[in-house]
Amino acid sequence: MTVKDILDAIQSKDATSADFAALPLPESYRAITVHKDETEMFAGLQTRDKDPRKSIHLDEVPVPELGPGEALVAVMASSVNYNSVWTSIFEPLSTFGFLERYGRTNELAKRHDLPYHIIGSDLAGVVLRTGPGVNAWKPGDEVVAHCLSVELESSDGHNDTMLDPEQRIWGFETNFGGLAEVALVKSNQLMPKPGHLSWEEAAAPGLVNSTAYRQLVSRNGAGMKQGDNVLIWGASGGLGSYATQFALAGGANPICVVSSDQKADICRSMGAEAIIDRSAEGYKFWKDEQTQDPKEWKRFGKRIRELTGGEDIDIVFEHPGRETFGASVYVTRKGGTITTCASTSGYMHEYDNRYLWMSLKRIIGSHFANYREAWEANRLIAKGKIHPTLSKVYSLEDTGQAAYDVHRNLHQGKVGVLCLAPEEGLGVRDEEMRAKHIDAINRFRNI
Ligand SMILES: C/C=C/C(=O)SCCNC(=O)CCNC(=O)[C@H](O)C(C)(C)COP(=O)(O)OP(=O)(O)OC[C@H]1O[C@@H](n2cnc3c(N)ncnc32)[C@H](O)[C@@H]1OP(=O)(O)O
Ligand SMILES: NC(=O)C1=CN([C@@H]2O[C@H](COP(=O)(O)OP(=O)(O)OC[C@H]3O[C@@H](n4cnc5c(N)ncnc54)[C@H](OP(=O)(O)O)[C@@H]3O)[C@@H](O)[C@H]2O)C=CC1
Repeated sequence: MTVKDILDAIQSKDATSADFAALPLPESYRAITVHKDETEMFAGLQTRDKDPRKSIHLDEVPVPELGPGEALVAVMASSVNYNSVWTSIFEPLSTFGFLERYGRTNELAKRHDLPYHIIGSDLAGVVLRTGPGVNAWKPGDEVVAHCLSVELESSDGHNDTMLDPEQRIWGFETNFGGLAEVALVKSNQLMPKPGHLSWEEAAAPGLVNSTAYRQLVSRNGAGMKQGDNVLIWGASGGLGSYATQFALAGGANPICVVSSDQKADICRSMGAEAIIDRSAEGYKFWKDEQTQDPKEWKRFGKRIRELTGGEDIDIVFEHPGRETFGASVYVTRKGGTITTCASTSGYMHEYDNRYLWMSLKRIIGSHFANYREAWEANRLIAKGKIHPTLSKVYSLEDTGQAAYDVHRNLHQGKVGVLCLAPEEGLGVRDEEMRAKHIDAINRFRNI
């Protein structure tokens, strides 16, 4: 039995759940990995010069043992997230430390502590096997998976599963991720694949869409409301392209920050009107490595007021971090919210606290999404309210190049990866709904 037989079953129109259940599992499969004995390979290099093409490997690996409450999924497509970039450059720390720590928690978790890390935190595919105790899913189900892995044994996480002390991001802090032909997930990560999307389109939104949903829309994040002015950094990027859609769909007013004409055009085509090209306008929030320039914060704030008719920002959707955080705090209105989920340009932030406390602003830390938020974010995709922002699609072999593109900010929206899917465009089950949304689905393609 090989993965080829699995693919044949998926592509045959008449394979039943029983047929999938009867398929023997392959012994091994192809997976994108980083290697534990290479974690020092970029020592001494600047972040920018660490090249994911050198650390990312395509290996043949054994199929992991399936545990209770888990599922093995045949992965048709996945996508590149920035967390895979972090893993591949071993920053801010090597993810093997996470696997070792997880491995120490119990016998079954030991499976994750291996000399290779199979990365990737998105997938669209077909359930192959479910472990004991799984009733909601069966072999043959077409699914996407969100990336929240929790144990739920502590009451800390019972109200909001992101607060579980054993909260991990699948494919980043666990092994057996989605950039592979087969993946191992907890069955409660599974959600129905939206029928109007191809495999690669369905695999694109998961992580970033759920994160943007919690960070911006959910009451656990900024709790955006109609009419809010929302400043969105990287508005055509992975997170930003969903934040922009949520702002527009929710009756808010996105102020989109991008770094090129082309990206400005993409934001316009999504329906945004207020756009700031940070490259063309040349903002330099830092005079040097240690000193910020409040005059530049003010120039940025003035530009925002021009675009909003004199209003300031209700919510900043933050993720660039050190480079922009001082400006983000400054341009927020009295009582407004800065919600942050990342620090791409550096995690030691500096801002003038007088502008925070005197103007009663709030900073909210946000990370991925709880089970329910991830489900609701996927539901919005399935209903055609929010659309994938897939631009380019790579083969599994070229994942290193795909991660390089994301690391060097050469991409738009989301970058997809075909795993078992032999070509793009497969897996669509609802052509009628697709036809209704085809322009929005293709908005980011091949640009
Ligand atoms: C969905 C996608 C998301 C993304 O893309 S996010 C971007 C990518 N992710 C990242 O960049 C994050 C990577 N992760 C990290 O950098 C680290 O992961 C953290 C900095 C978040 C945490 O580091 P750690 O080493 O796990 O935590 P500690 O708190 O520094 O060390 C743990 C030890 O410190 C003890 N401790 C914790 N809190 C306290 C306290 N308040 N007072 C005293 N001790 C404390 C613990 O118990 C434990 O101890 P013991 O090592 O002995 O087990
Ligand atoms: N905590 C969580 O749950 C999550 C955290 N993340 C983290 O969020 C960050 C962004 O992820 P994602 O959106 O997928 O990445 P992308 O690279 O797809 O998009 C980020 C965008 O931010 C803009 N940007 C990058 N650097 C700067 C800078 N120095 N100043 C201003 N703008 C900048 C760029 O847009 P432009 O050049 O057009 O301005 C870029 O396109 C990553 O660090 C990632 O790890 C992501 C998802 C979930």
